[in-house]
Amino acid sequence: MKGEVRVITQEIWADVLGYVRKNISEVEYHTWFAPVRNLGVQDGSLVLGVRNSFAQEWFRKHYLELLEDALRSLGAQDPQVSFQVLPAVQEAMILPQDPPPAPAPGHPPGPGSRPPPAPLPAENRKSLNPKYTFENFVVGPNNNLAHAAALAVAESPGKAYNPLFIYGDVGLGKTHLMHAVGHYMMERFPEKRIEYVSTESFTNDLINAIRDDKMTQFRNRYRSVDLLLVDDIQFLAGKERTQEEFFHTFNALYENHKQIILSSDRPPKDIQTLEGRLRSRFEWGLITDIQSPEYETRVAILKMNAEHNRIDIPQEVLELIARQVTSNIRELEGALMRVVAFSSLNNVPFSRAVAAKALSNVFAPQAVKVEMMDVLRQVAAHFNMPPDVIRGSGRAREVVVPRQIAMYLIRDLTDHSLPEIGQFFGRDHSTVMHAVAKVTELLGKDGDLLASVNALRSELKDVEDEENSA
Ligand SMILES: Nc1ncnc2c1ncn2[C@@H]1O[C@H](COP(=O)(O)OP(=O)(O)OP(=O)(O)O)[C@@H](O)[C@H]1O
Repeated sequence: MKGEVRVITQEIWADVLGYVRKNISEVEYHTWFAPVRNLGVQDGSLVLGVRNSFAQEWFRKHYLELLEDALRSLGAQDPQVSFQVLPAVQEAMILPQDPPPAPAPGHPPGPGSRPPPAPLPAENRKSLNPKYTFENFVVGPNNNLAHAAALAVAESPGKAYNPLFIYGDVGLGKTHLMHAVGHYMMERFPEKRIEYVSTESFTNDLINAIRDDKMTQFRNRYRSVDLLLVDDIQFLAGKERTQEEFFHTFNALYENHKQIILSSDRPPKDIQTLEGRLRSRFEWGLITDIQSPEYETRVAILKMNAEHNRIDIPQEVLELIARQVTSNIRELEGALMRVVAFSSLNNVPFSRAVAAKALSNVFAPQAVKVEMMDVLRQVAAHFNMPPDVIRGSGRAREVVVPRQIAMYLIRDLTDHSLPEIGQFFGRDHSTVMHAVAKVTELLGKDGDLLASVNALRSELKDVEDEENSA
């Protein structure tokens, strides 16, 4: 019996195509590979959809080895590729220039066909990524302020904070949050016009409008929206004409109480060569940042991603990935997909060793440090009580001492700040500060406590060593 089909994501498929493209001519590539569809992995074999049996034969004869090499480069040890002739409808869908086929009368639309038309302005639908909603956004200490601000804006557009300025490093969720506001508004007020644009597209639109003498249309387009989302606003730097036009767009929207959300990789004050009048406008509303997610948030993001893609993957594997990829969420998601592709292509179940192997040639193995959760678990095991009790509200001495030790060790062994540790325990930073001071003081007087802390340190060192040798 055939096993389940596992999805191969676009990123992985793009890697395969990238490999192929480097090894054949452009003409060959466009003739043969552009129309191929990736149908996923079944029983360890990558299944590719081709147009007809002639193509199927051609691929078997001419490109099988190349495809196997491409899979080897992704970590497949014994790569296998099979081909399936696509039914005519699916075949039509692989031609990017053609519109998707309409479902036959009486038949439900197949996968990949367009959703039924919704009563929305067309531009709303085309400009928002359906995945970037509030429901799909994991909130952690790194992004909770930006999330709260975005939600407030979504609930009272044009009133709460205008503009909302979100900044942070690459791949940390700025675009996701902006789109989430768009989706939220679209659901509640379907008649509202929403425009999402990168600063680059805004600039190009402007250049085209000037060239084609279509400034009136340009202005109508950007000044008639209810919500304007502009990504990567730092790219306005040095573009005087675009700044000028954006200044007027901003004013028109602002005066009409229309909501503006801007994202950037840095705060307004650090955007060089930005006109003072624009900078000060960017500072009129609320400026909020997104930081790199800490370990627990990274695990939660991976878990949500796995659930979304219906991938049943053990928690310990997710934990390993979260330890390897620490700063960029886009890379974190990519790492998960790499592990999924690796285990599918090699037809092996998920395990920590498989994950470590899948990631080994992409991410330099990180020297793993213990995380808050590791310390909590170890302290809980040491004192023989459930972790939740230690994190709970109990004030009995038997609970308070382990809690204080856990806070002390986390402060000592991880890079977390007092507020972050406080949040982990559902308390504020002064409680953590007090705990650290208390344990430090007792270590000099209380032999039992010193022995416990030393034992825990050595156990946690073992945890780290074990992780590093995975
Ligand atoms: N808190 C989160 N919960 C779930 N997924 C997230 C979260 N933050 C980011 N992501 C995901 O990470 C990926 C990158 O996010 P996004 O594109 O929004 O980053 P960005 O900050 O706009 O990056 P860039 O500066 O490169 O434009 C997306 O797939 C997004 O869904």
